[in-house]
Amino acid sequence: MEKKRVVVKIGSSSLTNAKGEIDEKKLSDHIASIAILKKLGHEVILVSSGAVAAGFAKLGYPSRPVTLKGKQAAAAVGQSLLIQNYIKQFSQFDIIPAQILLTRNDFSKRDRYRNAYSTLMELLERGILPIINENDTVSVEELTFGDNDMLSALVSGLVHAGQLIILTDINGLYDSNPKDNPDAKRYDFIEGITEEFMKGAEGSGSKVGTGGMKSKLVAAETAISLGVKVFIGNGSGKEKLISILEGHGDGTYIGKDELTAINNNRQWISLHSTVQGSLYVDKGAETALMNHGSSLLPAGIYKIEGIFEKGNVVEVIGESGRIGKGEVLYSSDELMSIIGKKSEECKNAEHPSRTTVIHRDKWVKI
Ligand SMILES: Nc1ncnc2c1ncn2[C@@H]1O[C@H](COP(=O)(O)OP(=O)(O)O)[C@@H](O)[C@H]1O
Ligand SMILES: N[C@@H](CCC(=O)OP(=O)(O)O)C(=O)O
Repeated sequence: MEKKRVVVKIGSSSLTNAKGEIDEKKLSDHIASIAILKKLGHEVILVSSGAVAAGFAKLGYPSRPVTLKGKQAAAAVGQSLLIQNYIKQFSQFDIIPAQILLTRNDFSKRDRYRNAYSTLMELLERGILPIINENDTVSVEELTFGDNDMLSALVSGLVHAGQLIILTDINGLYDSNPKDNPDAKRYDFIEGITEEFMKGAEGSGSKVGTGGMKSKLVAAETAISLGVKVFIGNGSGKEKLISILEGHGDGTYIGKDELTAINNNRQWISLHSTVQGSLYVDKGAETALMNHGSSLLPAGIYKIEGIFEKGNVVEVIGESGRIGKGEVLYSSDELMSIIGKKSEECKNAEHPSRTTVIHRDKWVKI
């Protein structure tokens, strides 16, 4: 079997019990199955939830806290307990875990995004098992990833994983919540996420998790858009993850085999960058960008808005509204003097050959 890079996301409900304790049996089952994948030569990154769920009881809360400070305090205790357990149990398989705690800011700042990528690559190259969670204790609510399902999708795109496996307390996506409807039917394979699937996943999740099935579908949609296939389900025993990679896992497979991976520049521009200005383009430029995969030249721009620097991300507005985003190769001041001009007229001492405003490799359609 071809060696794969796999991101495994484990939800709170698959690591802890409702009393707010780590479930050692559930944990050791996951650990044994990850150890098998690594032994077979696959690269694994683990995205582990469970910090709040494993910590709240130790702080005297009767159930998962709802206040921000309560969740942050519980996560501070629970995260250390989780890692302590991971280190202890993985050592039986000679696997060394590395803890990585991320916030939204770490993705939106370009240098941090690149650093996260390089660190993950270095860890994988050295056979270490990265264990990622959101940095709950410092995350401000509006700046979180939403939940760890989304974090795992973004990580799987960042590292160009071959497969994202979302392990949860249910064996896949059903047409309605099986906890409410005993006749609900499971989907074994779906090509992508539609309104119908979203509707069926509306019901809330477990007492210890956050987003329920809906947040997994939103995350799956993001992973697919980044070229990563997804599996949502469960299973037990040390063979469960390898069975999933072999195509007979207990759950739902999402995405066709021939997905296109998106380069990191495009991922960053599309999902994490902040727009600093707007470029208004004529019909010819719009067609060139949208239909011919061309770069944007000054001649097609008739108006600019905002103050931006070379290297910033701007949105592009066509006849029908916003059509995409890209990284500009000119500051707004420089651009002002060349918009609407033919490329020959734009070349000057400072830019003897460069006339491209947004290069096609740093452009994403919306
Ligand atoms: N259509 C559906 N198919 C499967 N599960 C669903 C559906 N709608 C809602 N759910 C619920 O989603 C839950 C899983 O979400 P959640 O508890 O957040 O998991 P985790 O803690 O693993 O992230 C399931 O236990 C189930 O009750
Ligand atoms: N960072 C939080 C994750 C919460 C979360 O997304 O939980 P889940 O829905 O179980 O994946 C924690 O570790 O408790």
